Amino acid sequence: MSGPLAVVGAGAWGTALANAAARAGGGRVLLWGRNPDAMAVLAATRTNERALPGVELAPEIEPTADAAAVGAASAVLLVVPAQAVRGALAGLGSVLAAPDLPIIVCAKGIERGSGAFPCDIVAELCPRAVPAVLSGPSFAADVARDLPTAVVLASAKAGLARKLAARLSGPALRVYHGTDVRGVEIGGAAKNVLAIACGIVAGRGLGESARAALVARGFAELARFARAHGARAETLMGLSGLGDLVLTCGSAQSRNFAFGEALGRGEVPATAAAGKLVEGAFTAPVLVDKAARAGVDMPIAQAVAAILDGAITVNEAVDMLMMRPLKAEA
Ligand SMILES: NC(=O)C1=CN([C@@H]2O[C@H](COP(=O)(O)OP(=O)(O)OC[C@H]3O[C@@H](n4cnc5c(N)ncnc54)[C@H](O)[C@@H]3O)[C@@H](O)[C@H]2O)C=CC1
Ligand SMILES: O=C(CO)COP(=O)(O)O
Repeated sequence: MSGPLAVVGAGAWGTALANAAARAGGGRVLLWGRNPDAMAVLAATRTNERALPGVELAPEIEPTADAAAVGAASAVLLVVPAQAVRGALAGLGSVLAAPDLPIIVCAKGIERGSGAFPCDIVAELCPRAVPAVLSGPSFAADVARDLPTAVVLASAKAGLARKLAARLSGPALRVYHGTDVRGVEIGGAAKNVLAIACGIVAGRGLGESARAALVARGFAELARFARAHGARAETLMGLSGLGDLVLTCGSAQSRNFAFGEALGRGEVPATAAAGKLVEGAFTAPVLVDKAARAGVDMPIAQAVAAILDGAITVNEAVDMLMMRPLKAEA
C-alpha cells in the first residue's frame, strides 16, 4: 500500500489504533482530529492526555487537523462515534473521493433517525470508496498498552480485507479478516445495548447468575437480529458478537457497562454517562425499532430502551423479563 494510513478521529480508540498501526510497521500514520488547537498539543507533547492518558504516540504518527492531508491516504480508519460518521464524512467531503479508497469504520452503532449501518453511510456519501468495518473485543487502553488483542476486519472485497488485516496486525494486535460486513457491524452495535443491561444487573446487585443469563439470552436476540439482516451465524459466534459481548458484559472498564451500573444504582440516564461516550444509549432505540420492523423479538434490548426512555423502571423491567410466557430455548 503506498501512501500513509489515515486515522480520522483522535479520541481514545483512534489514538490506540494509530499506535497499533504504527507498531505494525508499514510507515507513516496520520492521526486527524477536527480541533486544530488540540491536534497541535498532541503534536507538541506526543501524547493524547485527554483521551488516552499516559500513552506516548509512536514516532510514525503525524497528528494533524489538516483535512487535505487525509487525501493522500492509502486507507482511512474512521474512528468517530457512530452518530458522527455522517458528519465526519461530510466534513471531509472531496478529500475522500479517490477511487477504491478503503474506508474502515471502527465505530460501533447504528445511526438514529435513518437506521443506517455505518458502512451504508460510507457507501452513500463516498460512492467511490470501499467500505470496511473493524470490530471486536478491544479496550483502547489495552491496545495502547500492547496487551494481546484480537479483532476482525470485514469488507465485501475478500482480498482487500486480507491485505488491510495484514497491514494492521502486529505483535500485540491480531486482525482476522472476513467478508460479512453486516454481521461484524451488528455484533459491535448490539453488544453495547446488552452491556448496558448487564451493567444494570450489576449495579442493582441482581447477582452473577442473572448476568450470565442476560449474556446468553442477549446473544440469542443479537443472533436473531443479525440473521434477519442477512448476517452469517458464524460471524456472530466470533470476535464481533460473542467475543465483544463477553468483554463488555463483564467489565466496568466498558463505558456501556459502567453506565448501566450507574442506572442500576439508581442514577438517571442524564447523569449516569458521566460525560463519557455511551454508544449503546444512542443505539438502543434504533436497534429496537429496526427489530420491530423486521419482526425480531428483542426483549432485553427493548427493556434497555424503555428504561432509557423513562417508560419503565429497572424493577419493572426485571419483572417484565422474568414474567414473559415460558418458551422453548431458541
Ligand atoms: N474506546 C474504546 O475502547 C473503543 C471504542 N470503539 C468505538 O470507537 C468509536 C469512538 O470511540 P472513542 O474513540 O472511544 O470515543 P472518544 O469519545 O474517546 O473519541 C471520539 C472522537 O471523535 C471525535 N469526533 C466526534 N464527532 C466528530 C466529527 N463529526 N468529526 C470528526 N471528529 C469527531 C471527537 O472529537 C473525539 O476525539 C465508538 O463508536 C466506540 O464504540 C471501539 C472499540 C474500542
Ligand atoms: O467496544 C469496546 C470494547 O470492545 C469498548 O466498549 P465501551 O464503548 O463500552 O467502553
